Amino acid sequence: MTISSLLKERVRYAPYLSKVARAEDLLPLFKNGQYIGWSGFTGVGAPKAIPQALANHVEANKLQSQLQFNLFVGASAGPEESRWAELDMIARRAPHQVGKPIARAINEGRIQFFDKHLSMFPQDLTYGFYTRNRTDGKILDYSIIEATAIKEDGSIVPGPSVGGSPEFVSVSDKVIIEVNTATPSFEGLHDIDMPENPPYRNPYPYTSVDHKCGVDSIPVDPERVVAIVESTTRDLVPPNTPSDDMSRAIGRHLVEFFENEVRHGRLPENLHPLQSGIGNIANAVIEGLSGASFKNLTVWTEVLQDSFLDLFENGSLDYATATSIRLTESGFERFFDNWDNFSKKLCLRSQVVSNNPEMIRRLGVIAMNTPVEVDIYAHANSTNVSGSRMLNGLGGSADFLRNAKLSIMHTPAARPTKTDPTGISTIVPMASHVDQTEHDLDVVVTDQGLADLRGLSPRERAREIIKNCAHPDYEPILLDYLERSEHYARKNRCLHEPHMLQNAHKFHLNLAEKGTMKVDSWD
Ligand SMILES: CC(=O)SCCNC(=O)CCNC(=O)[C@H](O)C(C)(C)COP(=O)(O)OP(=O)(O)OC[C@H]1O[C@@H](n2cnc3c(N)ncnc32)[C@H](O)[C@@H]1OP(=O)(O)O
Repeated sequence: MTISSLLKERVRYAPYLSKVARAEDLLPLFKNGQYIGWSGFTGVGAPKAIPQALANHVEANKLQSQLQFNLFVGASAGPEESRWAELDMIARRAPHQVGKPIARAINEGRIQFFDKHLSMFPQDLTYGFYTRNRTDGKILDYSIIEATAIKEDGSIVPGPSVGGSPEFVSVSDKVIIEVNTATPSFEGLHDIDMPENPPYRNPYPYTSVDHKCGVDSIPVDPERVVAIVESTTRDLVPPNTPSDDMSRAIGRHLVEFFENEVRHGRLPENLHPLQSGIGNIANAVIEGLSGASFKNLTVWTEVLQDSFLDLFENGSLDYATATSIRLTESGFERFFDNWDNFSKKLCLRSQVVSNNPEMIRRLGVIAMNTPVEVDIYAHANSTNVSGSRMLNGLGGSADFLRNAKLSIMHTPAARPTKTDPTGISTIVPMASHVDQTEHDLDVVVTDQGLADLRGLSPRERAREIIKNCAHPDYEPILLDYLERSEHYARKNRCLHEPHMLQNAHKFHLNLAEKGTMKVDSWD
């Protein structure tokens, strides 16, 4: 087949040119029940051509739920995985996904989804934990990895994310590389550590965010590469919701908190390396920081969103490292227009390193993530609405929040329902599902204010959270719950973390029955 000049330019290992194929030609390789790894993390850097060709094939031949895969991606992939979900092509999925079709399929029980800390997922896969029922000794049948270039030794230069690709490649029977010629090459931006298994694993040597010690591409045995496919579709990240009064208020409270920490000598003037989670709130909080007076900031995180570009551009951010740069179309344009500047200040690592607990603790990272809800004692739910409905997954939130120097959760105090503009309180009596525990969180912040929980007992914490963070519509209801719980607990000598178990989830029950968490009475 004819090979485009762009593809020839990007593939610098000549033997691969004889393996160039069209995505459609590879369809016979894929069989029902296979275990597949995709590159990609938070919607960028995932393969596109082969997943689309497979989806077209399933749709055209009405193979829905007959051609299904066990699909592993470092975190969420792009719109292709939504299409796979709609066509019932995913039997099993881990560890983090985003998009209504895939969440719907999980919540309808059509996809067996499991959630694992992002730092642990790739290594557990390499241990064979998730494929222990296979009888052929294989782990992954195929990895489909998007590259933006191939080096002279056949190694893969990823695009805007590294994610779990190094581990996927290392345990894949066969590898297919999609070379994306529509996106500029990201060569020079990566610092990759290849997997090393315990008990003789060396410590990651990084002692600052800009420290680089890995390789700049993913090594692969060329014998295992069965095809090279040109991909001409760019990543498409939807625009972020602009910040509003609510998210700006959260940002303001956090900036005040950081300034106070600096004044008291608990943080240096340039703070500590920052981690910021995914989503609209996280994006807006970083936007808030860009308006503050902090200089020489550094970032050790998993995902960089558009707002980090502002920090770079106004000179407050010295260096950022992540496993993914999830930029919108205009963000990528800004990024490539200033490539010379940004590329010196940025490095992409694998997710086992960006989310590594030892690194997060060593660097004293300040972690900031958005929960679904937090309870009065500071247990947080990041994943399951009303204890059952999966949103996106745990992601790296617990990797960071368990190990950070300062563990912060930021959230609106209330969210709207169809019938009540403040129908959901994000502060609840008892979390309906727990991802982060009271032992992990230092600070909870909402648009209403900030609760500094360090060193407080559970009952002190509860008052701090209710007083500072709860929406005024819920503050009296939560205080009433706490006081009644204390009353019962005092009698029964269980005052450490008092609850009325029969009412602990009454907010959630009320929401299901009446469309609001505003409980009228506890009896
Ligand atoms: C890849 C990574 O791991 S990044 C590192 C951090 N990762 C995580 O923290 C993973 C878990 N967190 C998340 O998935 C997100 O932060 C979320 C979903 C909790 C919040 O996301 P945001 O974009 O900031 O908030 P947003 O207000 O847009 O909420 C997203 C959706 O969740 C829904 N949601 C959030 N909280 C609740 C709640 N308490 N009850 C009902 N629905 C809720 C919202 O209604 C919204 O639904 P919609 O898309 O249908 O409108």
